[in-house]
Parts: sequence; structure tokens; C-alpha cells
Amino acid sequence: MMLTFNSPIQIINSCNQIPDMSHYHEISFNELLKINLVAEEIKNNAQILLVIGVGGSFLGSRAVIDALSPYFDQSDLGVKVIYAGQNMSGAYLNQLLAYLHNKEVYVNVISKSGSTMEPALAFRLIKKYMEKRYGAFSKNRIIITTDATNGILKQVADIEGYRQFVIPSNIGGRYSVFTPAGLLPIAVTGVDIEEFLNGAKQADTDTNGDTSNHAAQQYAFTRYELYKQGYSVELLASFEPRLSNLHEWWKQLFGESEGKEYKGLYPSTVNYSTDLHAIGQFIQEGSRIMFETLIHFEEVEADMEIPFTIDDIDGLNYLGGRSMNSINAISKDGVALAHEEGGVPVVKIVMPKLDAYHVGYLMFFFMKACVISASLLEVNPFDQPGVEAYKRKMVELLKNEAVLVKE
Ligand SMILES: O=P(O)(O)OC[C@H]1O[C@H](O)[C@H](O)[C@@H](O)[C@@H]1O
Repeated sequence: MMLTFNSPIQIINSCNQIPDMSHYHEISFNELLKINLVAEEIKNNAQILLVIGVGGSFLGSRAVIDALSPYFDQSDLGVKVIYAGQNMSGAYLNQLLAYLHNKEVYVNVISKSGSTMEPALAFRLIKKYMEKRYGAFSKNRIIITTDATNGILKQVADIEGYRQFVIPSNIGGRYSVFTPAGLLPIAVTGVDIEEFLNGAKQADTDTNGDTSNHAAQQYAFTRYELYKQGYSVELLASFEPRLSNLHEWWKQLFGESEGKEYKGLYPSTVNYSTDLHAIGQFIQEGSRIMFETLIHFEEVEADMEIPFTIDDIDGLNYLGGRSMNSINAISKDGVALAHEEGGVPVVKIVMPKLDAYHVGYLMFFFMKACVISASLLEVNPFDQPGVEAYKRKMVELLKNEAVLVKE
């Protein structure tokens, strides 16, 4: 991994208290074996794995699956992972049931607390659907990933006798992609989860040491310095469209970890080059509130070469013989130069290859940088009191309404 800064920030201090984060990626041999066995069973018996979860309980697996899957469905691809419980749309659930109709289905309900409204409601509906469709065998097709002892979902799983995976109690949702919450859905799509974990482990090793000036520390300090200079938005950008859900995962990670006590950078994201033709104008010449973090993977599989044509009617023969990825890489450099000139500081994160190992590396790097960054802001990276407030208000409103309807 290479981290470069177009406007280098001098890092004077180093962070002395980076907590040990090895438990975020360490998993026992038996647990890994169990995940791989269940993933194999799902692959052999289903076309669809329906993941029911929201926030940290689905953003991580969706990010990795999307980043490492082909763009277009392939008939021989095996199991397709789809999601529910990440919104409150009745139309979504209605159409989901119709979509599942003639496909073999497994369900993985993922909720750390076991009580989040969106997945709980979706599961109530899907449980009924699975029982109607598979009868007593539905028990084999529903897998629960939750806390080891707490929560309603844990109770339901025990009562119904569903198979269970544990999200360790000391790992919060947005940091849980290297636990069974992320690993089971990822494994089902055929991604090598051991390689994914190896990447995380290496990132952890590379960013350890109290005073060393490693990449996670540099990134965190740069963000902090820019924040102090009045840049209030960080724009995460990448050049491979299938990374757009990695952006969504990053958004939750940094947004929920830092946005509290009226502090924090607002995490925003763009996909290039698509968004250059939509929001590029604002970035170049709009309010000077943002800096940009560009992610680039040097090697992406299945590249294409630009063909020569005899007439060169479109005038593009000067690019003939070049690969699309190499042009994409130049566009990244062009973006960085133009935005820098327009007053947008640019941080570049360059990864050698888009594969399980490097995606694991990058995600762990971000997790570590996020914890350091929150400590610079002096906020707790592991809680989300603001979200709890929304949940309480919603339940209050729903309960009041229920009383009114009864009266
Ligand atoms: O896994 P769960 O307990 O259902 O939580 C799912 C999500 O719920 C809330 O929105 C929290 O703010 C998130 O941090 C969490 O990831």
C-alpha cells in the first residue's frame, strides 16, 4: 500500500495510544472451519442467500462481495447474496418475496443487538415465508449471527433451534466485517476469506507500534490537520465502480465513529469517472469545504484493450493499444492535479491489486485509522449515541400511534 499526499502535511506528533486491535481480525480455527462448512452447504443447496441486517451488519459483507464479484450476473456463479432489513420499504419486501418464489433460499439474520427495528420486522415476514415454504426444514435454512448471550434474536434462535454464529461482544457492528457477520456471506460467494483475513492481519502488523509514522497514523493526522484548517468534508473517491459499496461501509465507519459532540469530518463519497460529470463542477469550483481521498487499485482483473480502427473516424487512434485500466489510472492523476489546483487537497491511497487480500488490508487500515482519528478528536470511536436517540423516538411514535388506534 502506498499513501501519498499532494499537499503534504507535516506530522509533528505521533499517536501514543493506539489500542490493540488484533481481536478485530483474529478468529479461531474452529470458527473458520464452521463458517466454511456452512458456506459450502449453502452453495450446494441454494441459489439465494438472503442477508437480513442493517448498518454494520450488512455494509461490510456487501462492500467486499461487490468489490470482488463480476459486474454482471454469470449463470454459473453459484449463490447470489441479496439483502433485506436495510430499509423500511413495503414495496421492497413485497417484491423480494415474489423474487424468491422459484429460487432455493437460505437466510442469514445478522444483528449484534438483536433488536434493531428494520431487520427485526423483515425477519418476522421472512420467517413466516420460510416456514410456509419449507415447513420443518426451514430451521436448517435460517442461520442467526448475533451476540453470544444477549438480545431478543438470541432468544429466538435458541427457542427455534437455529444454527448460530457469534459477533464477539467487544466488537461493534461497523468493525465487525472480519467476524462471522461479514465472513459467512462473503464466503458463500466464493471469496477466499482466509486471504481476506490475512490482508487484515498484515495491515494490523504494518500499523502497529506506538510512535512509528505508519500509513494509518499519517492518514488520521492528515485528516485531522485538514479538519482544523476548516475542511469539513472528506470525499472518498475511487475509479472502479464496484467499490461503491466499500464507500458506503467507509461512510458508516467514519461517520458513526467521529460525528459526535458536534465534531468530525462529514464523510462523503463519489465514483469516478461517473461523478466527475455530475458533481465534478462543484468539487472544482464550489465552496472550498472539502478534501479528497482517492483510492486506486493498480491491477484489476479482466482489463480491455482499446482497438485501432482504419478510418480513425472518432480520432481516438492515439489511444489504440492502450488498456482501459491504464487510461483510468491517468484519469486519476488528472483528477488529482485539477482538484489540487482548484484548492482541494488530495490524499492518494494506492493498492497493488483488487483481490481479497488487499480489500482486507484496506478495510483494516481504515478501521485502525478511524480509531486513531477519533482519538485525535477526543471522541469515543465505538459508540453511536445519536442513532440510539433516533431509535427511541421512532419506537415512542409507533407505540403512541398504536395506543391511539386502539382507542
Ligand atoms: O447489528 P445491529 O445491532 O442490528 O445494529 C445495526 C446498526 O444499528 C444502528 O443503526 C447502529 O447505529 C449501527 O452501528 C449498527 O450497525
